[in-house]
Order: sequence, then structure tokens, then C-alpha cells
Amino acid sequence: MSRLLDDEEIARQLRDLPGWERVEGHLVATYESPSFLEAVRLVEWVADEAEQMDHHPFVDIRMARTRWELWTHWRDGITQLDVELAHRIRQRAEATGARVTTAGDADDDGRRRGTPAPGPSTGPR
Ligand SMILES: C[C@H](O)[C@H](O)[C@H]1CNC2=NC(N)=NC(=O)C2=N1
Repeated sequence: MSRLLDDEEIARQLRDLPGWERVEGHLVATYESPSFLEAVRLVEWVADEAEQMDHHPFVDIRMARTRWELWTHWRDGITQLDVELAHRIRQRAEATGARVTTAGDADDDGRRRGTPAPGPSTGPR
């Protein structure tokens, strides 16, 4: 259960986890919940699961957005426990109306990536 997964196994299992990607040897995804409170509740729900699994995520909450980073610390890599926890997070997130964000989505400040900040007004003088 806790052996390290190889590249091929990780790639194959990621196909069932839309929005999750491998970043520097960790499984990473970001969800946008309908509200800040829903995001906090999602974290609370996952906290209970994590305790039962004795397997814990790194998680960031920024307003309604949660960013999850999973790996097996004592193995220093990704095991089936990380994949299992990712599935539980995904199922709960979707059930509570969160959507997974991808690279093209808005940044933390609400601006879309790659779009410049608004410049000076070009309206009539
Ligand atoms: C003693 C206890 O079982 C370990 O510290 C557990 C707790 N939760 C954990 N969580 C994660 N993500 N990786 C671990 O290696 C880990 N180890």
C-alpha cells in the first residue's frame, strides 16, 4: 500500500483525477468552492478523512480557493495513499459545488493569468 508509485502508474492514475497534476514529485490540485465557508468546510471534512487514513495533506486556503499538495513524506514520493486521498478530496469537492481550477483560470487576485492589469482610463475626456 505504501510503496512508491512509478511514473507510469502515476500518469495512468492521474487520468481519473481531472485537474490534478504532478508538481515536483507531489500531487497538486486547486479547487474553487462556492464560498469561503464552503472551502473551510471542505478542509474540515478532509481533515477527518486524513485522520482516519493517518495520511495528511498540505493545504492552503485563500478565500474560497483551496490548494492541495499530497505526497508520502516518509517515502519522499507518491504512494497509493496519496491517490486515494486525492479521490476523496475530489469527490467531496464536487459534491459541495467546488470546481477544479486549471492553469488558465484566474489568479489569486481574480485576474486571469496572462492578462495585463487595467491601464489608465481611455474613456472620453
Ligand atoms: C506516525 C504517522 O503515522 C506518520 O507521521 C504519518 C502521518 N501522516 C502522514 N501524511 C503524509 N502525507 N505522509 C506521511 O508520511 C505521513 N506519515
